[in-house]
Amino acid sequence: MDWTAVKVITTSEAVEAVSYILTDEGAQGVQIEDAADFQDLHKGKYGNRGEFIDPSSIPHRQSGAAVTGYFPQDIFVPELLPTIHQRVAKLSDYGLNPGENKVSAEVVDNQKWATVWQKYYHPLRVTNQLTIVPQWEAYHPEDQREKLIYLDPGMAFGTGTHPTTRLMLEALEKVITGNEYVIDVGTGSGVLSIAAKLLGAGKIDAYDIDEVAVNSAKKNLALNPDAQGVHVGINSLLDGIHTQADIVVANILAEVIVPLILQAYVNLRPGGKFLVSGIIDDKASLIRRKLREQGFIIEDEQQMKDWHGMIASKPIEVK
Ligand SMILES: C[S@@+](CC[C@H](N)C(=O)[O-])C[C@H]1O[C@@H](n2cnc3c(N)ncnc32)[C@H](O)[C@@H]1O
Repeated sequence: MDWTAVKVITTSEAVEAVSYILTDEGAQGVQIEDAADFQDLHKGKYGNRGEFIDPSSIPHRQSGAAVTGYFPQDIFVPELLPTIHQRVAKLSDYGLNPGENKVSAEVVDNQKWATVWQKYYHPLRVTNQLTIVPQWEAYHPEDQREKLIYLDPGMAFGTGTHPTTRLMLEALEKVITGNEYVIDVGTGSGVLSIAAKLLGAGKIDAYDIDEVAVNSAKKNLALNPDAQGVHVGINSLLDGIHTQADIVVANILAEVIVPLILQAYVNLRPGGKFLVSGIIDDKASLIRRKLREQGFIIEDEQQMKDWHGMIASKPIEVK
């Protein structure tokens, strides 16, 4: 049996709460590595018959803590990671320091990740026009409007089925009329860039901070003959980008969207649109306020489960 191990880097004080979150999200077991467990151990302190233990000879964390949850194959973990990150971040509301809150996943044992996928990933019409098709499935469109996005998801986020992605697929469908210049920030699997191209966008630049995502996006774009010509590169948000796009689309956590708001504004032409999701319910008012403070007009907001997606526009007459 293969498992996906989700590791959260946190603090000693938060290990119990993080263990609870991982278990609540479906982990069947957790493992805790806590530097605090070793702080009070001194060479020679233990042993019944005079033998002693040297803690420095036992590999352990020097600071903080890591909690690893083991998830069975029937839970698709990459799309759980933002929720886990959000829930751990919220521990500060309860007076617990979440620490670094770095969340990562890896498949343990030797079965390939793709095989895990193939069990429960099947063609799915996610919007009026867009259907996600796993690369290994044969599928024929049901009608002329239907456009197919072929994906081999690998480890990058973006199967098209998560509410945050669907909100952005719907938003792209609403705003693309033809030939727009689109920037896709946090492209993950590349799903939004592929969708934008199929819907008629012109030039597309896609960026992600994570090399795994960049490689996955390139592979997925190559699977879609009608989505060629997209530039994919490593970049944090729009750092160092100076351009005038028609659309900036980003499905990233609210904390990351906040610094992107100014960057999106300056990189959009007047009248351009900022499509944004990844916004959990209790962060929606913060993002609305920050968008308005920047000068954006919020044209549309949709909610799917606990997640919000917004379409904001830069005024044509910029004051
Ligand atoms: C929730 S996923 C979205 C993937 C895909 N666009 C979708 O909608 O399904 C967020 C992506 O943003 C990337 N990311 C996180 N912080 C970033 C940053 N500062 N700059 C660029 N990309 C970032 C992550 O690596 C991840 O691939």
